[in-house]
Amino acid sequence: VFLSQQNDCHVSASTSLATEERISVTDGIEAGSGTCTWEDRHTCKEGTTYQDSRLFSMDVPPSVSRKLNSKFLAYIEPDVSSMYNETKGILSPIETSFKGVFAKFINMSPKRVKVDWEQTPGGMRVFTSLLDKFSGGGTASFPGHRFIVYDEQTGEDLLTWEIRIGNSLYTYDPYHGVETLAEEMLSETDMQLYRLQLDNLKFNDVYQEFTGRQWLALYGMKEAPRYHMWPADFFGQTHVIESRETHLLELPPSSFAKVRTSPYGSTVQEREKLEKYRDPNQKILALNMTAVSVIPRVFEIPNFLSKAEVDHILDLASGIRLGESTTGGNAASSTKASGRTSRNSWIPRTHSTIIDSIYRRAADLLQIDEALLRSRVGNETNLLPESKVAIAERLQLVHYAEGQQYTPHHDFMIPSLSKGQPTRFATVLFYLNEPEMGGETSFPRWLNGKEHKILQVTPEVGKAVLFYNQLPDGNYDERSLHSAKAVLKGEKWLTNLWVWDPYK
Ligand SMILES: O=C(O)CCC(=O)C(=O)O
Ligand SMILES: [Fe+2]
Repeated sequence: VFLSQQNDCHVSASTSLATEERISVTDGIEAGSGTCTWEDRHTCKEGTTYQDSRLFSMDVPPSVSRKLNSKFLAYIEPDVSSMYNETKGILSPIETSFKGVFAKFINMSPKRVKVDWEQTPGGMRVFTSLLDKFSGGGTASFPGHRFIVYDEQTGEDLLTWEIRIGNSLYTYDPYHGVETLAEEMLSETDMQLYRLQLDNLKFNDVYQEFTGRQWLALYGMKEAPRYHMWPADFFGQTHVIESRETHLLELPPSSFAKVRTSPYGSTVQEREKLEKYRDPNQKILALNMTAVSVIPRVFEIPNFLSKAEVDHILDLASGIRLGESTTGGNAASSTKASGRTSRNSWIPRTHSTIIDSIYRRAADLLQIDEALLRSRVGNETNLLPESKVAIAERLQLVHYAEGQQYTPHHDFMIPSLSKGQPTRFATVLFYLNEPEMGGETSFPRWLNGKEHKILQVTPEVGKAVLFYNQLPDGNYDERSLHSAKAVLKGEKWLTNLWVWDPYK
């Protein structure tokens, strides 16, 4: 049966976050009455919805929640033994020797400040972020790294942060958390922003105590992801995903393959024309997705793209001039990527019916309505009333020559104070070739119970990798840190898709 988003009970209405107590934390997992499991999602009792099994109800004291909800569904990492289907307590969590952290910078002053990375004490300074008043920013960093905060206008140095193991939160607060002091100095609107950040830090204390992780998002503004997240309960867990977008076996003539589709997706006629190039032996495409990591959630999907589809993208690549890669980011933090030596370009979904078809298959993979991955007309779907803009980016096409790499980074960014706090939610990588040596995608902060090595995923033609940059509770996943290892021999071609939450 083709899984369609509209009919499924797993579509989580997480907009009313934690308004009711649905789960209680006892010794183990006690599913609340309003929930059903992923396996039973098609037969959920009336009035129940699928909810991630790792969400637990956390009390937020009134001093922190102010007028917001006093209940929060927090993500708790599974026990490592359960990641191997072993009895609880047999294995203990192993961290790799990689000590990099995400450093979130928080400006709790009414001035715009800049942040420089100081390469050596007193030495070269490299600009990293511009922080608006009462706003955040951030970057992947290492313990011992030093960052200098300075006044944007006067250039006066204000503070130095030294990154410490296990700490991701770095604040510049001229009022030292004393509300009465801030009240004397700030206007009423600025005071509201100051309180927002102050409450967020207090929320972090509660969250960290409850989950063992720091809260990198913004409490009261960032809610749980509204889109489906596949469970990864144990290594090797598989999900079979069915898609009507079967493999193209043969490439249509280039005149046809070049026809652009509209921003609203391909037409029925355009799609019909593609049918005769598809694999006649596939009625439905069954994609086998396997969990290769539980923390963070990383999945491999072999043969996601057919050879013909890979060729279509590579053909395209030969006609595009790739530019020097930059890291994405909000205007405030966008810089030329120092850790990134690859070259890249962008392919819009409208490029061809074939690319449109790949987006539809990706929508099935993610269990997100394909209409959300493009512009929409009228009320085509009621899932995202706030916006008609695609939640997916154009495909990023990346080329790594021998020696090139992309050092460890996160795909999420700290949003400005904008409503809904949109940022990247899921990343799907598609490998287009196989370097002779090197070029693996690595996850150096994964947690497991058996090995000290970092997780490495080897490129294979047509294979896709899905990972989430956010946790089921809306926090950013620090452990989604990843890198492209240097290509040691040969070259590497990759394309990837980024999907945002809650909108872009
Ligand atoms: O090339 C890879 O394996 C990963 C690429 C990546 O992480 C990115 O482009 O953000
Ligand atoms: Fe990335």
